[in-house]
Amino acid sequence: MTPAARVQGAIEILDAVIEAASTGGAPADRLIADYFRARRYAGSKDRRAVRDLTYAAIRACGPVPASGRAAMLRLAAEDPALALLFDGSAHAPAPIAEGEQIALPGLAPEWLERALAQSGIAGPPAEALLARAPLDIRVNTLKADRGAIDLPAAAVRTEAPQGLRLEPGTRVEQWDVFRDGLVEVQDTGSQLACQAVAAAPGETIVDLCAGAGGKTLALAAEMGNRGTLVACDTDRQRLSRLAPRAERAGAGMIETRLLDPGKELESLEDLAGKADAVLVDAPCSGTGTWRRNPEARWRLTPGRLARFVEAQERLLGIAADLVRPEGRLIYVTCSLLDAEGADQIDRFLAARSDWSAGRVDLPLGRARGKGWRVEPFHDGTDGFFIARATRAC
Ligand SMILES: C[S@@+](CC[C@H](N)C(=O)[O-])C[C@H]1O[C@@H](n2cnc3c(N)ncnc32)[C@H](O)[C@@H]1O
Repeated sequence: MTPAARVQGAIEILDAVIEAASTGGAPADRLIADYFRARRYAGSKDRRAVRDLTYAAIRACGPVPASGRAAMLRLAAEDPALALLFDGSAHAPAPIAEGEQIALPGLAPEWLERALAQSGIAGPPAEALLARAPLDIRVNTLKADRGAIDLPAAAVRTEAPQGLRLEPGTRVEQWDVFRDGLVEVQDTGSQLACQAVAAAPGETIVDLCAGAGGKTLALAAEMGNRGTLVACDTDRQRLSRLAPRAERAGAGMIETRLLDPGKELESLEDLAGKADAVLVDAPCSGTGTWRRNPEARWRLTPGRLARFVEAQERLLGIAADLVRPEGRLIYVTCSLLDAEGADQIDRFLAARSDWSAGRVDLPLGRARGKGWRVEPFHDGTDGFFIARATRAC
């Protein structure tokens, strides 16, 4: 592909990204993969260049752009060499017309930027939401230890007990230590959220929104594979990805349960009032993970945010029914919006006099309301809100 054809390719992918944002379609990563599946002639350098251009344009535009071309013109407005590639030659974008629409710069759509500012994320902490994410792994203590593991690449320790940070783009999945389950890819913020559960061997723990089990695996390691660990989700496909990961990790203790949306407690009756701890890693807007999915800013609308808030409140209620007297509930979202964090836990506690806020004290982050928050700017992690509530006896 010529440099200009790469720009045109990125414009076409951006059109698909913008369309997917409004229809709930596939994430940018998948759309890029689809684009190249239909263009086998493209080499690895082409793929990397088109991918980098696509993500640079997504990061450069705040509000949803009118088109892929308007998004790319945003980048070209600050990069004369890129603007020159709009030359109308074969496979290149058409020349830039006088007064052509250019997408607006910024952090996010205006309402969202405002909501973040009201949640204490503005200026450099807001800009850091769109930086490039590091690559963190967690050493699986069921099979190895951070102090002794031999890795094929340089790594530095993070603040999580078993966390290591690698160069972004390191192909961890191709390492033997990955295939053999000695390490898992997991952001340090996510590892710290698991630490907040304080899971111990022999306990009964429910991971209510386990997804593909990123946090479940960390809990199994904390529990030394002893006790009861029930991983639930309503998404069959996501949950089905947990079994092979657990097998690789040597986490034989995990039981999975597929829940029926709206009737979750029906499949959890035997655990009602019995769990030592319930982790609610709730579905959310993902504002804390924009470094990895910057197009997620364009998917969110006030209506979608309201639906997340409603779902989180319901899930908190379900989790509360499962916790035994003196047990604990750990509420986590990868969002930095108070609506999905501090406000949510305030409402939970206000409605339940038999629950109190527990202390979260992690090696990174700071208090936010009755919970705790880690974020890219201060902590170099994805953004997470983490709260702990304890049930009276
Ligand atoms: C933030 S993700 C979980 C990520 C996962 N814990 C991890 O560490 O990789 C939220 C999950 O909640 C699930 N979910 C949504 N509604 C749910 C419900 N009513 N009951 C249980 N899980 C639900 C989603 O399918 C999604 O997998």
